[in-house]
Amino acid sequence: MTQDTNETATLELRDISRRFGSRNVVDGLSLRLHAGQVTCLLGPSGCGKSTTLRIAAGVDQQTTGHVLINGELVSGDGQHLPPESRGIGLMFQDFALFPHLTVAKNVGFGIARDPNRDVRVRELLGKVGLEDFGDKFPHQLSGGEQQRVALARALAPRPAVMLMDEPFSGLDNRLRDTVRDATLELLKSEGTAVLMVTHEPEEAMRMADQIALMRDGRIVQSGAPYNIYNSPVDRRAAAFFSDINVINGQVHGALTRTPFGDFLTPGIADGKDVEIVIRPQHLRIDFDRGGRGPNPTVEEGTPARGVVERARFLGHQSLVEFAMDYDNVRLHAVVPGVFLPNAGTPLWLSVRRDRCFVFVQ
Ligand SMILES: Nc1ncnc2c1ncn2[C@@H]1O[C@H](COP(=O)(O)OP(=O)(O)OP(=O)(O)O)[C@@H](O)[C@H]1O
Repeated sequence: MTQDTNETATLELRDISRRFGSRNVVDGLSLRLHAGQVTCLLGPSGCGKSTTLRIAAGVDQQTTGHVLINGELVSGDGQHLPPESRGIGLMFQDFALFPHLTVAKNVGFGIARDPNRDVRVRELLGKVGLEDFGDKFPHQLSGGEQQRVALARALAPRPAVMLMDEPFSGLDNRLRDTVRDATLELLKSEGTAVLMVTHEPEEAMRMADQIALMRDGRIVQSGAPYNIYNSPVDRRAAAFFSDINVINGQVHGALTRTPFGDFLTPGIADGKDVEIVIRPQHLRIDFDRGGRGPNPTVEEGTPARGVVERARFLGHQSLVEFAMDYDNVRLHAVVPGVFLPNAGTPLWLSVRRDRCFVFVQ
């Protein structure tokens, strides 16, 4: 976590489990959210993200554990406040607006008795770039505009916590990036604590201050996107964010042999099998000069020779697949721009040691 854990969290999930039948679909999950911070629950389908969000919202109830908002218990120990009494905003994939109400009335719906309602509605419509849309009806709006109205409506009562489940998945790709950016800007300007569910790593990296990576009902790693991407806890965490290369090896005397020379693998017992994981974009390609490659360096170890098996053009980058000279290892590299060597071309690969992850199997 990036924040001081002594500070009262805006939303705290404390050791939450949710059992369906004999299975814990959420299993001892704890999470703390702070004002102005966007946390993404990220993970594969079925890992328990939506169930966690529903428990935070109060539309589902945990089997064990506690939910606190601003330090106050809202669910647990026999208590269970309904969603409307929790001071939360909700936004789901299906963000249905009221079709018979104008945009302004939709946004003002949750603050009907607020004397400053009209000012607040105007302020929010301005913030989502729809100041002239107040008198329109939902069916006169595009999908992206409707999404922005739904966001304004959810934020109108100034909820301490905003809970969002795949809020952009109904939008087409072209719209999604702009709507995401506008949403993020608005959430930040309102200072709300946000918990957002997504199964898309790129979306989480784009939106989150903190990513909580889930698997089988548990958070396996949480932290800033940069840290999660660059220091994954295991091979599966690394593979969730990009395609990866895996080199299998065995530790002998604190060293593991690889195509790139011996890797220092201290602290791992002799004879242990390890996986060395390299992201394809971290492999550097050099030309073969009469059977020789670049010189070894401390940073990168020994370059490894391989022969191109296949090269594919992917638009803004190319994917080159290699059969390495070493031990039938196959590696693939992603290089920016158009670089499409012919099959059979010998080339040299290097990788910075600090870009490689070593995991005990
Ligand atoms: N009411 C229920 N009764 C029984 N099983 C349920 C119920 N709700 C969810 N589940 C199961 O719990 C697991 C977690 O579901 P959940 O919707 O939380 O996953 P998710 O990570 O949000 O997945 P997705 O990204 O596909 O929405 C799934 O296997 C699902 O089938």
